[in-house]
Amino acid sequence: MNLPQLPALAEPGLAARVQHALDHKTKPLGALGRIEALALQLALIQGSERPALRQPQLVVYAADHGLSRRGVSAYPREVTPQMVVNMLAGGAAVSVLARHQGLALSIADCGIDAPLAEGAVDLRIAAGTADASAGPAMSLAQAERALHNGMALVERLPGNALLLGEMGIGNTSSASLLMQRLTGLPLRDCVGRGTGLDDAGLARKLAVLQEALAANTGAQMPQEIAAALGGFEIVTMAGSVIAAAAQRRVVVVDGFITTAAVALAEALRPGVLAACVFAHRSAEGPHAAWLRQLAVRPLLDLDLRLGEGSGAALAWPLLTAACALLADMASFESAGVSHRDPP
Ligand SMILES: Cc1cc2ncn([C@H]3O[C@H](COP(=O)(O)O)[C@@H](O)[C@H]3O)c2cc1C
Ligand SMILES: O=C(O)c1cccnc1
Repeated sequence: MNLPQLPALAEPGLAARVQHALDHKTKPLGALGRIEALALQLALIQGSERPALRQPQLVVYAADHGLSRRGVSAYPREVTPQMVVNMLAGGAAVSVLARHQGLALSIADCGIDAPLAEGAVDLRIAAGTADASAGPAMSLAQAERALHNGMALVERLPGNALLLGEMGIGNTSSASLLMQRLTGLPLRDCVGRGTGLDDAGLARKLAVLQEALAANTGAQMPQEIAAALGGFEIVTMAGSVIAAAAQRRVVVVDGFITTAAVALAEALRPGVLAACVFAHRSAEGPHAAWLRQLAVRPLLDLDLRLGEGSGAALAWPLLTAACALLADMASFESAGVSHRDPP
């Protein structure tokens, strides 16, 4: 499968020039804290001393999961198409937040077990994946198509920022399986309560996911792991992350499930992580450990456990603020404010 090359790293002087500009803004050295690091990251992603965000696109990647027939979620499978209709009608959390933040919202049907909803983008692979506890969730050819669909979708979208969202009952299970295989951590440390399983539900989920790992030991290469354990929405999203990073777009990562797509993309095309801003630490138990393993620090920690791209939308104003501060704040020189040069 042909994956695009990532852009060359920004020329070495750029980071130094941006840091110099930040250090000479009218504030105590470093006083804007992690917003300064964010401004620097955005500059490096865009290869520009004046990063600017245009026409941000929030995409909700939606699909159904064979595993959702095995009692791994607190909610029934039909909720996936029902929530997609709700998102398109403007009533879901992500619909409200996208409107509130001025984000263009698209819903991509990557393989929901219901007819295509009016207004959704048709990236359907099949009506839900197969049951991963009995073998691969999808064929290698399906995984390739999903990656291709995700890349092609980004090509068609305007702007230079992609905010990741998802909808798919059962997709915390797929994300947990991917986490186990991509990090090597024990499965129990990769599994959480998702939509709100009680203790008995969590034990059942863990047992089903153990079966899924045992049924897919043959999968070794990243693309095989994607096919064996992925959901259509997660693999499609991974394709979009790779294309976005290749085009120097900023990728805003939401919670646990979008982290799975980004980790998969990083396994397929090492280096994409540099283009990713992690919006928040989800309350889904294993998310914190996965973020640590990826050596990334999320912007927010609000006990969100919704998905949909809700955390990405909530973090968005921090990115635009970082660009505005870098572009518009006066320097000590221009404002005539006394200072000592940083050591
Ligand atoms: C009404 C409703 C709206 C949602 N919006 C996002 N999710 C989130 O919950 C699901 C993952 O959790 P699990 O693996 O436990 O099924 C995904 O659809 C995710 O986007 C929702 C879930 C529900 C029930
Ligand atoms: O963090 C997430 O993405 C998440 C957590 C629980 C349920 N749905 C999504």
